Amino acid sequence: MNLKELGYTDLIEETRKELQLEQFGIGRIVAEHKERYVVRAADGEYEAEITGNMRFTARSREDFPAVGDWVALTVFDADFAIIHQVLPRYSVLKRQAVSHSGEVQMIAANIDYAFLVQAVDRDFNLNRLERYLTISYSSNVSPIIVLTKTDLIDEQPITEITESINHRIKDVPVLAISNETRDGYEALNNVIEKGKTYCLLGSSGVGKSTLLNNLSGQNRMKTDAISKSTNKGRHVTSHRELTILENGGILIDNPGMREVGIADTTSGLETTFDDIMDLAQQCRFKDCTHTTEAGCAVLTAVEKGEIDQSAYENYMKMEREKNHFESTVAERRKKDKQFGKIVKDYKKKDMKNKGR
Ligand SMILES: Nc1nc2c(ncn2[C@@H]2O[C@H](COP(=O)(O)OP(=O)(O)OP(=O)(O)O)[C@@H](O)[C@H]2O)c(=O)[nH]1
Ligand SMILES: [Zn+2]
Repeated sequence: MNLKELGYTDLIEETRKELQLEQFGIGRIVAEHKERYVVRAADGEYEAEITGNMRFTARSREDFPAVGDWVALTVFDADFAIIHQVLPRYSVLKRQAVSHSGEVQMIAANIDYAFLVQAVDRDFNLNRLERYLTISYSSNVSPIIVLTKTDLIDEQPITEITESINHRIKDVPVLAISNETRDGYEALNNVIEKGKTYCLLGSSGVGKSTLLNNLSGQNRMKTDAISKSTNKGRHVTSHRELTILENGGILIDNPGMREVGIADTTSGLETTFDDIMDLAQQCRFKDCTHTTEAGCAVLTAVEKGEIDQSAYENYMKMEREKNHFESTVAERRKKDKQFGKIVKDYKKKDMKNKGR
């Protein structure tokens, strides 16, 4: 397999040289399961683990490899490799973990484009679309809107939906397709670039799996489980989460992708709601919350109808979620610090006691 087919670029090559990682092999993570990885390299696929040093120095989940990462590796057996380093990522899709407040869960790395998938029948919802947009922007992934199930409704309502999107969301391509009749597939295939990495974001049932299956043709690998024991008695069972499509595009799809929420989206919110952000500069008070203040330029624009009432409400809702997320993170850091201090004080006392 040619590395370029896996998404390798000149930029990654330069970075690899700069970091003096040329003496190592290079590969891309195609699956991950509990700190066991499957890496695809030019000469084959390897089951892999990270070095003890990497695990020891890791400060957070983000220091571990994720699907889509490029890694420097050493091959040991015919099918086993050790990962030494994760190459710098140009984009990261992450989400706030549900169980531990504030903790971030890595979903995938080095994605170029996200297909924001909504079905035109019942699923269609502009607010949710804006939410996915925000996630894309804050992850440094370019959005492409894909409307599915066009076979289920007439042309007129589809046009209306497209217009309503264009009214609220600027500069994002909108494609309408049917996975049933394959209407719109040609346009979609033209959008997909060889060697670029894509992901699918959208609610359950909108047709993501069907789309992936149709686009991957014979190349579909996700369904065949990778399960093999090596001579060292290791055993890994997982699903490949990175598929090379028939037209050369690369698609990452995994369970985490289907539960993407909001985390660290400050800059994303600014891009999605840049009209609102611009107006906010003109509010009378610097710390305006755009709720009840006199001289609030945002509220004035909403009243005048210059800003969509629902866009405003959606913005406020996401701001609240973001603030809540940030405060849980701050709270956790504070607790960690306090705990650190307790441990330190304890050690001091212990030393004193021993000194006696
Ligand atoms: N009529 C019609 N049905 C579709 C279309 N795309 C998908 N479906 C059907 O919708 C159902 C859900 O499709 P999936 O591809 O499983 O949806 P998904 O987004 O992968 O759902 P999750 O796996 O739950 O995230 C299936 O019964 C599909 O056959 C479409 O374009 N038109
Ligand atoms: Zn204001």
